[in-house]
Amino acid sequence: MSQTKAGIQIEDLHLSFGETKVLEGINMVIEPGEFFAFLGPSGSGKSTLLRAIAGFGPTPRGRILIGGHDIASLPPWKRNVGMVFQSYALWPHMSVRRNVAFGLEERRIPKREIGTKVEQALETVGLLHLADRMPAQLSGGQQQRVALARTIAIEPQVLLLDEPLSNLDAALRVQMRRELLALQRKLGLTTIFVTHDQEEANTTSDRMAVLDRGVIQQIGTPQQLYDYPENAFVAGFLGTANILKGTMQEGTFVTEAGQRLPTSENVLGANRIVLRPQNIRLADAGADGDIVGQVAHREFLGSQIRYLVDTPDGCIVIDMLHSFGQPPFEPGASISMSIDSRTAPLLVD
Ligand SMILES: Nc1ncnc2c1ncn2[C@@H]1O[C@H](COP(=O)(O)OP(=O)(O)OP(=O)(O)O)[C@@H](O)[C@H]1O
Repeated sequence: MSQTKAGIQIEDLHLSFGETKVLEGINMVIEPGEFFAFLGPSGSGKSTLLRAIAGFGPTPRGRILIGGHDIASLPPWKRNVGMVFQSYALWPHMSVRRNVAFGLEERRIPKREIGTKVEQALETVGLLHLADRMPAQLSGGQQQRVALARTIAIEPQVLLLDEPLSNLDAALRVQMRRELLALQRKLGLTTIFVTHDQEEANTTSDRMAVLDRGVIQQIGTPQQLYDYPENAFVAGFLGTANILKGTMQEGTFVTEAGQRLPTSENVLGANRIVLRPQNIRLADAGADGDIVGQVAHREFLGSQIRYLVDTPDGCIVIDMLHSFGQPPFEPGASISMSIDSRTAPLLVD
């Protein structure tokens, strides 16, 4: 396959359905060959943004450039993008081979080239041996691979994936996301993956954009977003976060209940601190700690134990690695908690 890598630039994009604003002031640069995820809750505008890149839906305001060319005025079939949908959208009455050939025929590719391109695409997704089956004779994962083969056969510059794994069961989803990433790496195709599943975004993407209510909240690598969230939404959406309110006083974060927490940064105007459950250490009451509390609830999760602890600043979730044979803290126990200041980012609302 001979796709050329192309980056994507989106500049000040706004989109409305009638009076309803769905996307506001979207700016981003996706590098050539990057695996990029749009992550956000249901209704945040991920699919609308992906569809706007593909050329579907209402015409947005702003610019969309692929490989440096403004494609905003081009119809979908001239944009050189390939899109895979959640539903796969295979033709049920056509064989796998015919399904993959269909898009090439529509693009008026010479007949003698179609056979080779179809076989190459099916070979790439490991399905050449099933070329003559009908879609109904395939598993969900295999149908998804046919949908992928059909898309890469047209040799797009950009691959757009709209929740492509959500119809698969949990185990297959994990396997398919690895396959998808391996395929993307092999082809080097600039790829955007829409998902509301943070684990899926974390495990596949080089970088991601977190959206909420049509606005980009933050862009970065999965680790950057987890370790250095810029606001409470990103902190809470990526994993579990205890977010305590308070103020900075002489280089220390003082919570609303007056507990003093160490910080490694002195952010002007910071009024929240993010404590990840695994970054809080628990000890018996009386030990030197930053917060005091009482165990309200305990859940044994196997590799770790999750505690819900009542503190003067409300309930805090803490995860401790389970060490073999070690008795856990009992509900009702008074405990002290200490925080490694390097792991507690500050937020400004
Ligand atoms: N055709 C439409 N007409 C009117 N409003 C729409 C239309 N399509 C989407 N919307 C609205 O636009 C907003 C964004 O929808 P979108 O499908 O992009 O969200 P999403 O983040 O992809 O959500 P999901 O994960 O549920 O697919 C929602 O509030 C939705 O109701």
